[in-house]
Amino acid sequence: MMGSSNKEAVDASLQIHKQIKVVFVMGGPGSGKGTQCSKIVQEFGYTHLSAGDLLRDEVKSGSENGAMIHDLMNEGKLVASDVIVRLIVKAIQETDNDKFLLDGFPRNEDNLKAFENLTKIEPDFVLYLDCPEEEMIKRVLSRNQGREDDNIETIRKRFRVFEESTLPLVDYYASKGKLRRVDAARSVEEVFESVRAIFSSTEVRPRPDRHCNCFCKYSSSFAHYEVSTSIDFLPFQLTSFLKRVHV
Ligand SMILES: Nc1ncnc2c1ncn2[C@@H]1O[C@H](COP(=O)(O)OP(=O)(O)O)[C@@H](O)[C@H]1O
Ligand SMILES: Nc1ccn([C@H]2C[C@H](O)[C@@H](COP(=O)(O)OP(=O)(O)O)O2)c(=O)n1
Repeated sequence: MMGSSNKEAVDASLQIHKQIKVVFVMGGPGSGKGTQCSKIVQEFGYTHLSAGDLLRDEVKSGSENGAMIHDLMNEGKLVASDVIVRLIVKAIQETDNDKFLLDGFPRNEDNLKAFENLTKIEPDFVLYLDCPEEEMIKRVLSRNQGREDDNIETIRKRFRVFEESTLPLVDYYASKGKLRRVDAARSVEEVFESVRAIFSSTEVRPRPDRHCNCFCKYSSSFAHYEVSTSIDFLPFQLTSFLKRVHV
């Protein structure tokens, strides 16, 4: 009895009481998830939540789960879903923002189910950084962040987990039309050009530029916002309106 009321109290404390937008950022180890996320944060104002960093912080904090998380990560294995989901939800609750990049999450179907069950949140879309394994290995071995799991033996294990558990989720989102795949084998700037185009096409943000001036002149409802998307993606009526006013 005592146990069950405690559990309910914990679950209630993990509810998210705000409207938020979530983008999952997926890709193998070293595909450039963290690198691209920092650039997305700078340009589009998201909060970046790295699943790996949340777990590493939990280990450093000396919490009761710390030793278990440390051992699993060093073996290249995944931590139980409820552990990582609770850390993510707590970070969302503690952050005063309404848009989040979840980097390195979900890693498997169980991660996804645990997140959906608790939060009822669906990602707006999924960014997938697609990179050949040999390039990822090269990058991880030279990233020098002092990570104990960045050794060739553990890296190989992490790749197998990625192929077996994470790639099926990538396919799942592709089948739902939610996957935005980017060729991540190019330079950081080239990759970000593709990433920027994807985020720009989904953003409505205040920006006084030439589109906005035009909207201000012809329609008060567009006075403060630019729909940052290519004209080709706009609904037909708006497209013909824009063509008429020579945008
Ligand atoms: N497009 C790129 N080309 C070359 N090196 C890259 C590129 N993107 C990231 N890196 C480097 O590769 C390493 C792994 O990148 P990181 O962002 O940490 O990957 P992930 O978060 O996917 O594990 C880092 O040292 C980073 O500076
Ligand atoms: N959802 C997650 C995300 C990461 N982990 C663990 C297992 C991963 O090998 C490590 C490191 O993940 P991180 O995203 O920081 O690093 P890589 O993308 O593998 O370079 O964390 C997990 O168990 N569950």
